[in-house]
Amino acid sequence: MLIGVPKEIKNHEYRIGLTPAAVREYVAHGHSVIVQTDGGAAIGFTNEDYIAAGAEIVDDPAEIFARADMIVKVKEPQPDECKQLREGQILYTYLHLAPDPTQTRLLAESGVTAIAYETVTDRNGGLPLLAPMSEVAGRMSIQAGAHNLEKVRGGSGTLLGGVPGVEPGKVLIIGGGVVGTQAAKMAVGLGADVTILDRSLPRLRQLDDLFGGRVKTLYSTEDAIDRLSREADLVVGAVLIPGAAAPKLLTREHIRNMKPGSVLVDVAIDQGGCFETSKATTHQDPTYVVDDVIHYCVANMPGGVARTSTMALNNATLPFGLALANKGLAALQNDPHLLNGLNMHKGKITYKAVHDDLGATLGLDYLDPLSAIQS
Ligand SMILES: NC(=O)C1=CN([C@@H]2O[C@H](COP(=O)(O)OP(=O)(O)OC[C@H]3O[C@@H](n4cnc5c(N)ncnc54)[C@H](O)[C@@H]3O)[C@@H](O)[C@H]2O)C=CC1
Ligand SMILES: CC(=O)C(=O)O
Ligand SMILES: [Mg+2]
Repeated sequence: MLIGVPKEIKNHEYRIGLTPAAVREYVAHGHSVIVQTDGGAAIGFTNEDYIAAGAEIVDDPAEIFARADMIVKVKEPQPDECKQLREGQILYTYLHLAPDPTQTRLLAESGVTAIAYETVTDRNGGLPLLAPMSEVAGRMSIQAGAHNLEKVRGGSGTLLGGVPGVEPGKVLIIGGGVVGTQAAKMAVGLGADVTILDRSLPRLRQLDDLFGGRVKTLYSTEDAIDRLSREADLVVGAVLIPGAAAPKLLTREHIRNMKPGSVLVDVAIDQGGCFETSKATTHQDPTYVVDDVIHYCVANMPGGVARTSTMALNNATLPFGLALANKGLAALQNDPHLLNGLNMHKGKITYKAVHDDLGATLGLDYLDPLSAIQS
């Protein structure tokens, strides 16, 4: 198969779909890889590194979209990219379709077979291709929060760890999955006072064991959110209902009642965000203020540490990517977990939660993924 790797074009997005090491693996399996000129240059992967790994370097992204059987990316395709995709071609990347009707419509029009990293599953009920970026974003969320709590950034001037004789800052983490756990690790490491909310009791039990009493766990209710958000210095939004638009758990009213200069970091913004006042921001202009509360809603947080993130992402995407390259659509038929990643095929939505959120609005049909690839 011919694998195409265009340079990412989203704001300050320096990750790339394949590392040179991953290219070497595809080539060793008998595939060809074309990589856009300087696609990884910003994070130290030079054109020469890609050539040494067996790739061909191509200047024009249009040529990559035109020639490749499978496009491997990081972020969702931007409108110009969507228009270059076609039926019979596989797109393997993050999509986050539910909050993004424009992309969903454009992908449907293209007819492409689109596999979303974020909905591929594993046998433990996890999301193995989302997990590495959730680990990164969870850890970054506390850095971002601590930074924005500084006076010069407009924050309240609170040091999350406090100092001897002064109480630490309060961190509220809504959603105790991968993002929430990594955020808690960093916040605990800084010495903050940390509470995690989740709807899953088994998950709260695991967190209680993991942190050995160093974090408070609470069942996620409207009452808990109302009460704890009033006292919080930093709230991290880390909920996920796979494939679906995030529920708005922190309302405008809650935010109005928060302390001036406190900070919200909505990691769930890539699924539309879990705070009512959230709107996606970029690394270039990451924050805005509503009711004296700083909002950080960067939808591609791991892009900020693109070198670490690219390597972590490739560790997870490589085995599934190789299966797709080796077997084409049969790879989906053979692996129900990879099949769960199929979100669009030949103009039909093949992921239920995306169809529930957008099918009616866009007038697009649902077809179950197995029937879709056999059609
Ligand atoms: N902005 C960015 O750059 C990035 C965003 N993300 C996003 O972060 C979000 C979280 O991802 P993960 O931690 O990997 O998901 P996860 O599935 O590991 O964890 C989500 C947790 O939310 C909990 N939850 C669901 N409804 C809840 C409610 N009403 N109250 C409290 N908890 C609730 C679930 O029980 C689960 O434990 C996703 O939307 C993901 O796409 C991930 C990486 C980067
Ligand atoms: C998961 C995601 O949206 C990201 O890594 O940018
Ligand atoms: Mg206020």
